[in-house]
Amino acid sequence: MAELASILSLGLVAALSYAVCVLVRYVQSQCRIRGILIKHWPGLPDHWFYGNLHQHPMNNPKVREAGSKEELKLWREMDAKFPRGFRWFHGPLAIGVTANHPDIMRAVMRGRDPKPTTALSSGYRFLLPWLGYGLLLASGDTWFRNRRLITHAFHFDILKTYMTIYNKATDILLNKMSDSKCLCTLDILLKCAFSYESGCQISGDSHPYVTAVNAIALASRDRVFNPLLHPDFIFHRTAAGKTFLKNVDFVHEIADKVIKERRDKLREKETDSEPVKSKDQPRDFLGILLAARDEDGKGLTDLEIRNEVDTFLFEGHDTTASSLTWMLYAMATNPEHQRKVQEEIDEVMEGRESEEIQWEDLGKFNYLILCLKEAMRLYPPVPMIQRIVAEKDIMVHDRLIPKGALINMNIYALHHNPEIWPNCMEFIPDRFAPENIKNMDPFAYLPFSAGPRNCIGQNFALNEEKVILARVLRRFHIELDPDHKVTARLQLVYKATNDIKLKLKPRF
Ligand code: HEM
Repeated sequence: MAELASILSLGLVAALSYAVCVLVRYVQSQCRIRGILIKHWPGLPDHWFYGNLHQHPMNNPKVREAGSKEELKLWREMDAKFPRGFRWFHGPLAIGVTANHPDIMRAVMRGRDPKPTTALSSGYRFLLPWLGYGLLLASGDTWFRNRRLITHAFHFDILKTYMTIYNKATDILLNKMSDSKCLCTLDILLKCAFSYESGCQISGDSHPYVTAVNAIALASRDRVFNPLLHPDFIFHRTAAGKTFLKNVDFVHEIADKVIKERRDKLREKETDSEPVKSKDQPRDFLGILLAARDEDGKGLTDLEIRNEVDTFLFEGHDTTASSLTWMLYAMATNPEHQRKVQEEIDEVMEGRESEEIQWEDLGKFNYLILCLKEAMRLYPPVPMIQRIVAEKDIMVHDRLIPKGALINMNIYALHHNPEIWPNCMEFIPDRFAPENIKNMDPFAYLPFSAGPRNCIGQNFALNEEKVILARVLRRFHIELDPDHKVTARLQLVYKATNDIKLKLKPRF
């Protein structure tokens, strides 16, 4: 017995010594990276513990709660001071560079550097309990295999079949226009990706899935600003951490329910006397996930499927809702462009009895697309992403980013960099006219990111948005409610903190 106790205590001491060694080496490497970045990159003076977090307006919980344009102002000021990138530290152990210039974006996005899911202070790590290693957070061989298996779900032949769903969900939206913008995209995603009838647009804004996802996103973001909460063993013991985990469990339950219902349906079909023919298999995202097999005939495990379902539920609806919301805001604040978009829609729809948008119409909304692109430049739905330099040091503009550094790819700052975008605060859709994009750097405009880790759902999102926008703007003229102040918050997704209130005037 005494022997066992001494073996156990020896084991414990060895494990503790190992943990201390790992920590010391990690701290040493972060100090080295910090030294290199301070030498090579300009930036604001940093604090040894907070880094630059204390200079961030959202570090104030009250501002964070209320939403503010101060954060947007901060990034634009940094753009003006440091248009070719700057160092920015999220606390003591998240040492990195903020990319706001196409050359830095290109250097990083062309490579295969992973998302920083193991870095102590990275926002991506805070999302792991929710999204697991689904496509968004996976790296290396797992990502490569799953991306290949899933890409099939976004083939044109499959996207084409979703037109009826987009139109039907827009019918409900048009009838309830006052309160369900955001839920329309969730409704569409649940139907297209999982053939799941949630009725969420009918049940209204209080849909618990949306509430839980918002709470998870906010909790992950708040955590970024408090380095004391970065370690899981502390965060998960706080009240905020417990609520976070409860919400994650709830969201997982929804995903499990969606998967279980589909598996049950498939099983029912298999027990029918007729064998299941491939044409009977649902061609939606979930059907494709369940049927996917790699060269060795191996499918995805239950956990992998759940992670992908969670990733798509999140990536697929909130981003599109943000883009639609800000596009409507841009239309309301730029009535001359709204009128041009409406003239184009009227021309496409002339003489039609049905309000439905057809697949063949999607290529005809040229001005609408210019405006949508410009809206996603001014209000990028995903304002910030990150990578960790893992493969080799990166040199840009003769400045070094060493292995182990974080790169904050600040899409908001890139899209407002005055060196790249003259009059960056003005809504000028013609920037994207064919004669102008000829000369545009492909890494200057990145609402959907670029390179191998670009957005897999971008065509799905753009088709959906064209249908919704064309139908809404055909039916209504849109103005802002002058009594409502719009404030914004850059969280995982660019949000209007307290909604955008629009006045809708029927056009016919
Ligand atoms: C306007 C709408 C959308 C925008 C602006 C957007 C933007 C982005 C961005 C910037 C990324 C890169 C994220 C990173 O590097 O961390 C991304 C990745 C991703 N998006 Fe989207 N997205 C949109 C809609 C969608 C939709 C509708 C889906 C699915 C139906 C989707 C699924 C994904 C997935 C799975 C990834 C990870 C891809 C990978 O790493 O291989 N997105 N998206």
